[in-house]
Amino acid sequence: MGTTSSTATVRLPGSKSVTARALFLAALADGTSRLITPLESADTIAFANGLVELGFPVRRDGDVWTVTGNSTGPLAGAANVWCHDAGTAARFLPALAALGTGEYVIDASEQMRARPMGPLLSALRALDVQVQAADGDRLPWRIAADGVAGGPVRVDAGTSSQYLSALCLMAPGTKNGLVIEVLDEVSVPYVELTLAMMRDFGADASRRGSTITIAPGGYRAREFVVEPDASTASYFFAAAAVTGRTVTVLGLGRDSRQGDLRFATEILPAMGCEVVVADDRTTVTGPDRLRSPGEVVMRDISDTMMTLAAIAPYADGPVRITDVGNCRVKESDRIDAMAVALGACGIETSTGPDWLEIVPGRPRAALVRTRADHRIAMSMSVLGIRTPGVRFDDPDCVRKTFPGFHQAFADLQRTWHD
Ligand SMILES: O=C(O)C1=C[C@@H](OP(=O)(O)O)[C@@H](O)[C@H](O)C1
Ligand SMILES: C=C(OP(=O)(O)O)C(=O)O
Repeated sequence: MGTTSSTATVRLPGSKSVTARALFLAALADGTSRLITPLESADTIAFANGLVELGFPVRRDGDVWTVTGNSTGPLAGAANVWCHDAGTAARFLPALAALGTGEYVIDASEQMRARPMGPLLSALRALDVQVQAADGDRLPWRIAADGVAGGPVRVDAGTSSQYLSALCLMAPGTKNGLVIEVLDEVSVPYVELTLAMMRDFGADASRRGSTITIAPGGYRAREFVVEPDASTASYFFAAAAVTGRTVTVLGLGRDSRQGDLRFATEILPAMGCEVVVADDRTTVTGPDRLRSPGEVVMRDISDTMMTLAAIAPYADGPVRITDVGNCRVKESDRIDAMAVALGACGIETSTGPDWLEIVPGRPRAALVRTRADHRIAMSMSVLGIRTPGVRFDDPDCVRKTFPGFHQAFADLQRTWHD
């Protein structure tokens, strides 16, 4: 971390979403791929271990992970894949397993078992994949796989884009490719990220309106550099926003493919922050007093909903966050979890099925219940910068995407106080 008294430069870990996709793409590419600066966290380790279980050699050696792939799918004839809390692993790995020949069990933690899987289950079954689900659509799943012929398929990605990304990622491993009709969609930038990375690994994938067409032919192995995580970066940008100080995040610049960078480039300027996006970095400087951005539609970037909610108490008017209904079916019911967390700090909120409104106030110290949701802990840590005494019942839940978060956040504040 570089220093003067009111500016800090931070280097953050790799993107969870890019790491998960790179692991999948490398697994379905003949040859050996090298992933540079991947994220090492509970989610991505679960993903990598899932690949190993499916028969793909993965070597994790510090900042370089090596994956030896196979363009026709899993090499193991049987596997027990444990996805832990990771939505990416739980939604993407069944699609990879379906391409193999054998019996694969996909299971996960109680938290992940509680999250919906229905639209992916329907799409896989429509592609003649034999899947037995334990409880309606929920994990664990038992897949009796025998390859996938492919063809047309429809998917409703209105509660999670991960179902759609999973189908896209598997498509080059099918015999005839896929023509996917998208019925509804949230988190659109994540699907754009999926298609862009598929092309990086040699796939022929195109989109026209609600139709995505992907040719068969597998992927090509390559070296791939993982950019820093833009959702993680939102906490560091938000720290600048609430303190009037400056934070530069390295490695996230003009060419970033992560939609969550829009938290810095679109939302924070509307709150009075000065934001400069350069080729290889983004810098945010907070104002003397944060402005309310009014109503903010966060359908496409809902992982940063909690970051905005946590800084909203310091704004000069109410902040209404809308179109985030799918936040209720993530690691926790995030609309409710944030309302309760802010309420514990004395901040007034109101909520609806897909919205949250925060009334500005003077937060007080409190014990925050994280509900084992990393983003509740990380976002409320931002509120805690100006409200000493905010504590967590489960601070280690940050291990899902950033095990070193509390240390890095403390280092940031120490830099400012030096
Ligand atoms: O594809 C991905 O890597 C992700 C998609 C998003 O999920 P939804 O599409 O369920 O909103 C996001 O919240 C999640 O953290 C990562
Ligand atoms: C929703 C999230 O994760 P996932 O769906 O990948 O488990 C997240 O990281 O905020």
